[in-house]
Amino acid sequence: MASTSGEDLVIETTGLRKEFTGRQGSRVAVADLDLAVPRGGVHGFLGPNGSGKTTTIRMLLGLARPTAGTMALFGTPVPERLPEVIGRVGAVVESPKFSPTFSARQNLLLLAGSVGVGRAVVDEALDRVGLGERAEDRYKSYSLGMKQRLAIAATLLKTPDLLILDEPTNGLDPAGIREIRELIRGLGDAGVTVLLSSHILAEVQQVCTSATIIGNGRMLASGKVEDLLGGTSYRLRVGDPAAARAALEAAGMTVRHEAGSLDVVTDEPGDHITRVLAAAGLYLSELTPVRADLETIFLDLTADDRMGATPGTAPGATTMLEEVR
Ligand SMILES: Nc1ncnc2c1ncn2[C@@H]1O[C@H](COP(=O)(O)OP(=O)(O)OP(=O)(O)O)[C@@H](O)[C@H]1O
Repeated sequence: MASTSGEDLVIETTGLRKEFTGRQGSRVAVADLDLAVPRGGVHGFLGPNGSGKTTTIRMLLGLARPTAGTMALFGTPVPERLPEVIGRVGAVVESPKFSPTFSARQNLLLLAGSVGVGRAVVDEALDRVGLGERAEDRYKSYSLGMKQRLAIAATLLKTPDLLILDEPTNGLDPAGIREIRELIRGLGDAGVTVLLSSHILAEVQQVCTSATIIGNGRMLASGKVEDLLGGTSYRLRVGDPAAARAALEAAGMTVRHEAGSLDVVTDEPGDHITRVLAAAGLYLSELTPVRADLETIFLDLTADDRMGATPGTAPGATTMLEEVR
């Protein structure tokens, strides 16, 4: 049985590593990844294309074998004891194979037979993903978004405690993305822990309570979304940007010079900036609070990571990693 403390982390990996060996040598897809997904809520698993998200998920589900490291689901070591916990996990990793000429209900009834649940569970799953009204239409007549919702409905047949969704909004238009987002938010609110992998940040930010950002198979940052976003930043204009920067940095603020203005990150209220500058004899012409978003954080982290990485080889202990931890 899983220990109580183990249950606090629904997913935990330690030193997880995956190398693929091909004709051109070895490629590190996942490098020493310590992933910790707490119970409850929606956890974003974010990274650019090719950063190792799918490979990590495939290892968690026993579909790929790690080169090194350990993994646990609900505190139970996997893949060794995966059969004990897999019944609590729903996953959409690749496009599931549904019969194109069957309706959504017929497709789910087929699956329900293999999972050992009845018609009532199928109807409930269809309602939860908002397909109740279209349940008799043939699968091949569905939009991409409806197909994705049916894939999620299929995972709900076994009432999972953990739902792993790999890029569920890939290829969807904005309306489809919003539908899936609302669905995921509803599942999170209903107590299912969701691991949501994506490279689209703006929409993920709206549903995730916590997130892990990876680049080149390596963790760049992890934590609650509000902590990842950090303090408020301000954009300001001042006659002598170099002197202003020096004064603000001397007061402990992080300052970046951007096309004629300064970007300042601080936990203090905006009038603190005004006071520091006035004390140095500098006066602002403009001060605007800028709401940080996950996309900016993500782009900053992954851009620095790309610069520090050597393609196709195991990235060393990057300074970026040290910085964000
Ligand atoms: N079976 C495989 N054989 C060789 N290399 C692989 C294999 N699967 C993945 N890779 C490589 O591992 C790296 C990580 O790929 P992965 O699919 O895990 O990334 P991802 O973050 O899920 O990307 P995407 O957002 O594009 O799906 C890539 O460089 C990819 O080419």
